Amino acid sequence: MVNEMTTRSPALPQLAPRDADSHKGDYGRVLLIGGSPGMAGSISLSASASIRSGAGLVTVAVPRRCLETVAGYDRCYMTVALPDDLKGFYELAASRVAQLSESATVLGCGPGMRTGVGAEGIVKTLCSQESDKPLVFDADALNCLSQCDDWKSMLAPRMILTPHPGEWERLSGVAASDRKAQEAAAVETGKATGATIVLKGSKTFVTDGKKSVHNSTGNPGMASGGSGDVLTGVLCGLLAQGLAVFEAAHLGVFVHGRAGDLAAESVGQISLSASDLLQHLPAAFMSLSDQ
Ligand SMILES: NC(=O)C1=CN([C@@H]2O[C@H](COP(=O)(O)OP(=O)(O)OC[C@H]3O[C@@H](n4cnc5c(N)ncnc54)[C@H](O)[C@@H]3O)[C@@H](O)[C@H]2O)[C@@H](O)CC1
Ligand SMILES: Nc1ncnc2c1ncn2[C@@H]1O[C@H](COP(=O)(O)OP(=O)(O)O)[C@@H](O)[C@H]1O
Ligand SMILES: [Mg+2]
Repeated sequence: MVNEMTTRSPALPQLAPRDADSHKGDYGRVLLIGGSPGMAGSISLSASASIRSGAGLVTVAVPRRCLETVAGYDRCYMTVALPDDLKGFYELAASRVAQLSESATVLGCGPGMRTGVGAEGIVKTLCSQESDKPLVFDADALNCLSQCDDWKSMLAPRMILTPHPGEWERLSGVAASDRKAQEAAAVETGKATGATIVLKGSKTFVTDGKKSVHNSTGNPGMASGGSGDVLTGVLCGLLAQGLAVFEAAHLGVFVHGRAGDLAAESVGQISLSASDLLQHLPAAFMSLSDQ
C-alpha cells in the first residue's frame, strides 16, 4: 500500500515565463534514441512532442534503415543514423550514442527500439555515464533494463522511468492486475534509487519515493498506440527547459492528460489518436495559466 504518511503530494509545478531575448540554446537540447523498422512512428511521436513541449533543439537517433522515414514525419527535429541490422540497433550503436549524448542536455530512450543486443548496449551505456543529465527510459529501454538482474543498481536520481503496468510487471515482478502493489513497488524503487517512476494508467502515479501524486487528467480515448510515446517526448521537453526530475514528471503527465481531454472534446474518445495528442499539446500548455 502507498502510505500517505511517507509520501507528500505536491502542487502542480510551472514553467517560468520566457525571457524576451532568450534563444533556442536556452531551452535545452534533447536527444531521443529509439525506433526500428516497423516502429519508426513511435520515436517520431516522442520527438515531435518534445518540440511541442518547449525543447530548444531536438535530435532523434534511429537505426539507419529508418532515417528517411523518421526525417519525413516532421521538419522541426534533426535526425542521426546509427549502425543497425535488420532487427534494429547494431552493437556499435552504443559508442555513437555515448558521443552524441555529450552535446545533449536531456536524453530519452526506448520507444519502438526493440530489445536486441544493440538496444541493450545503449541502455547500459546510458546508465553507466557519470552524468547529471536527465534521462527518460520508456518502452523497450525498460524491457532491456528488466533483462539485467541488477537493474535497480543501474538507476539514479536523474532518471525517469515511464512503465505501463505490463512493463512494470516485467521490471518489478509485481502483477499488472495488482495496482496497489505496483504503486507500492514504485515507491520502494524511488526510495531505494532516487529515480522517479511514472506508473502509467487511467490515474498515472508519479513517485520518487518521497513525493507521490496521482494524475487527474486524461481519458480512455488515450488507450491507443503511441499515447505513451508522446508522454516520453513531453517529459524530455520539460526537462530540457530546466524543470527538476520529479517536477517534470508531475507536470508532464498532467499536460499530456490535458491534451488528451482537449483532443477528446474535439474528435471524441473513439477516434482519438496519438497524433491528436500532439495537435492538442499547444492548447494544453496554454490552459496551464488557468490553473
Ligand atoms: N507507432 C508505433 O511505432 C508504436 C510503437 N510502439 C512500440 O511498440 C513496442 C511494444 O510496446 P507495447 O506497449 O505495445 O507492448 P508491451 O508488450 O510492452 O505491452 C502490451 C502488454 O502490456 C500489458 N499492458 C499494457 N498496458 C496495460 C495496462 N494499462 N494495464 C495492464 N496491462 C497493460 C498488456 O498485457 C499488454 O498486452 C514498444 O517499443 C513501443 O514503443 C507502441 O508505442 C505503439 C505505437
Ligand atoms: N483509460 C485511460 N485514462 C487515462 N489515460 C490513459 C488511459 N489509457 C491509457 N492512458 C494513457 O496513455 C498512455 C499509454 O502509454 P503506453 O501504454 O506506453 O502507450 P504506447 O506504448 O502505445 O505509446 C499513458 O500515458 C496512459 O496514462
Ligand atoms: Mg509505451
